[in-house]
Order: sequence, then C-alpha cells, then structure tokens
Amino acid sequence: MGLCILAINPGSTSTKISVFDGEEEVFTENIVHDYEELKKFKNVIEQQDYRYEAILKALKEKGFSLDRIDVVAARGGIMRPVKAGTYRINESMLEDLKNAVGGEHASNVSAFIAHRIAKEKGIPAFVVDPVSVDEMEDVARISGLCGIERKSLSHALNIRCVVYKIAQELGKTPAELNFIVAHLGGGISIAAIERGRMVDVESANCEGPFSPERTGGLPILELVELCFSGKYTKEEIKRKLIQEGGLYSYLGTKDVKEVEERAENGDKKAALLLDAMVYQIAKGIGEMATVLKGEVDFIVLTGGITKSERICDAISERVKFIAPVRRIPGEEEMRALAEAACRVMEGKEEILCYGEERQYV
Ligand SMILES: Nc1ncnc2c1ncn2[C@@H]1O[C@H](COP(=O)(O)OP(=O)(O)OP(=O)(O)O)[C@@H](O)[C@H]1O
Ligand SMILES: CCCC(=O)O
Repeated sequence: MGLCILAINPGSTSTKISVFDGEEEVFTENIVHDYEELKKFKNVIEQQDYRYEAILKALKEKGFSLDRIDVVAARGGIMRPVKAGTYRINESMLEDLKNAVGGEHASNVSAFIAHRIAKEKGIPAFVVDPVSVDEMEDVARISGLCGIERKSLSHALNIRCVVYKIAQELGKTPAELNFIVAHLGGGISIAAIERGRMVDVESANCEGPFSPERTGGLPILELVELCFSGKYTKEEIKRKLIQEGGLYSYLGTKDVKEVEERAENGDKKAALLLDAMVYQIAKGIGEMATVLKGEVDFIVLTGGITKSERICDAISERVKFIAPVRRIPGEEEMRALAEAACRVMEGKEEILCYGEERQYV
C-alpha cells in the first residue's frame, strides 16, 4: 500500500469515512447516527467521543486497523475566514472551533477527531478547504446594515473540487475559467468563481435560496416579529432557520426524493415547493452571473439533489441562457480530502498554518 489516508467528513446525522491508498479509494462507509442520541449533546463539539468511537467500530468491522493510516484529512468547519487550501490542525484552530467563532456546523467536530487519531498514532492531520474559505471581494461583504457583514460560508470543499475537475477535463487550469457553482444538498451554496477565486457566495445558512432544511433569505420584518413574539428561545429560532426551515418547515421532510414522489403522485403543495426551490436556485445563479459580468464559462450543478435529472432540467431551463450547464451529481468531498492530503504529503502543495495572520483574508 502507498500513502494510506483516512478521510473524515461529519454531517448533521452521519459521519462519512473513507480509506484511500494514495488516490485510490479502498472503501467508504457512511456511519448513520441515531438522531435522538446526537440530540443529547449540547453542541457538535461534545459529540467528538461519540463519533470517534463510531469511527473505530466501523473500521474494525471493515477489518481495518488504525495503525495502517499515515495521515488524516478532515472536512474543515466554520473557523475564522481563511484562504482556500490545506491546513495542519493546531491548537489555535481547535480553540476557535470549540468557541464556535464562526457558528455551529457539523464539520466543526471533524478537526477534533482527526487531531485525536493523529496524536494517538503520531501522524499528521489536516483540514481541507473549510466551510469558512473566504475569497470574497470587499464590495461583496457589504450587507446594507452597518455592523452586519456578509459572510463567506459554503460547501467550499466540493465546489473547488468540481471546478478543478472540469478545468482538468478541458486541459485548462481554474485560473483560465469563470464558473457559477450551485451545491444543492441538505444546505445550498451558490458561488461565483472568477479565475479560480470564489469572489462571492450565498449560502442557505444566511441568505439566498431555501434548501431542504434551511430557510435562506427571509422577509426581514416578519422575521423580527417572529423573534420577538415571545414564543421561541434564541436557540429555537436558530434551529427553525437552519435545521427545520426550508422544505422541512412546509412538508415535514428533508428528503427531496420523497418530495418529488409526492409531487408525481398529485400532491400540489409538494409540486409548488419544488418549483419554488428551483425558482430561487435559478435566481441565485442569475445573481452570480452579474457578479461575473456575464462572463461565465460554465454553470455547474452538484450535490445530492442533482441526482434528480428533472430538478436539474428545471433549473437549467431558467439559466441556460447564461452559460452551458454541467451536472455533477452527488459530491466528491472524500476524494477531494484524500487528494489534498496526497498533494501536501508529496510536497506538491504548501501546508498552510491556521492562525498566521497572512492566512486570514
Ligand atoms: N436521487 C435523488 N433525487 C432527488 N434528491 C435526492 C436524490 N438523492 C439524494 N437526494 C437529496 O439530496 C439531499 C441531500 O444531499 P447531500 O447528500 O448532498 O446532503 P448532505 O451531505 O446531507 O448535506 P450538504 O450537501 O449540505 O453537506 C436530500 O434532500 C436528498 O433527499
Ligand atoms: C454553511 C455552508 C455549508 C452548509 O450549508 O453546510
């Protein structure tokens, strides 16, 4: 076996792990957690031991010993704004994630698990293209209210991976192309990538289209009324916006496949909600086309929802006048983690140090 990589990618209800032999996938396992068990923890960082034990169990069931791992590559969470790349996990990063400096996200726990394994085995551990990759132009940071700044939070790992993949197919580098990438999963991010830099991004955590579980942007005064209605605590409001918003709030499910089936079987509400999600995603893509001044080489649709050809066709119908639309169903996050680990271990790419002033954007 060549370089043996353990890739770790925690989601809100599951932890995905993969073992790679260099760039060859050996196996991937999606460890599904009991939601009721996860809910017992005060926050995602407190789930670290629980998820760590689940990873050890899954590896054991595969007959794979941790002793064989040379390096751990983990999805990076919401830390301080950073430039894209691969960061060695350090105390300063762990401290920021523990304090949720950028907010709560399932992947915030990832660095803790990777760090623990790395310490036990005496091997290196990295996070790659964290959720808080920030390459936004200053003009994009202005929100419209002094004191509130727009944030760059996105599915940066998958977005950057698909950009590289398409550029490679064309025999070009990302620096030669402009993309709009819409990652459509449980959350949704829509990014404008100008010559390899993610110059603007909308994520359903803050604004933009609603997703299966997130509200995206809302009418602001109604939201103020809701917050001060006295019916909800701050935590309940946050849950309503991030975990129980979007399709879930209307239909009680986050499963787009199920919503499509309901719509096919004559459920008019489900059909309207799907149309609305498509409409808002297309609108978000249109906005990003203006960021790129119309100079768009490709619109890329990726993430779990893009397994649905029908949804992609409906989005495409509205945006294909902007640029050719490419569909990359599912996500490539595990491969992106492994490939990044290979690049830095082979010295082909610089290892970035979190906390060094120059890394902050
Ligand atoms: N064949 C399919 N047709 C339509 N929707 C699908 C299909 N397969 C998966 N989905 C939907 O994709 C969504 C989940 O996407 P994905 O797996 O990318 O999300 P995640 O990894 O949980 O979250 P995120 O992508 O935000 O990190 C769910 O709503 C799921 O129902
Ligand atoms: C915050 C952007 C990534 C996600 O929605 O999970």
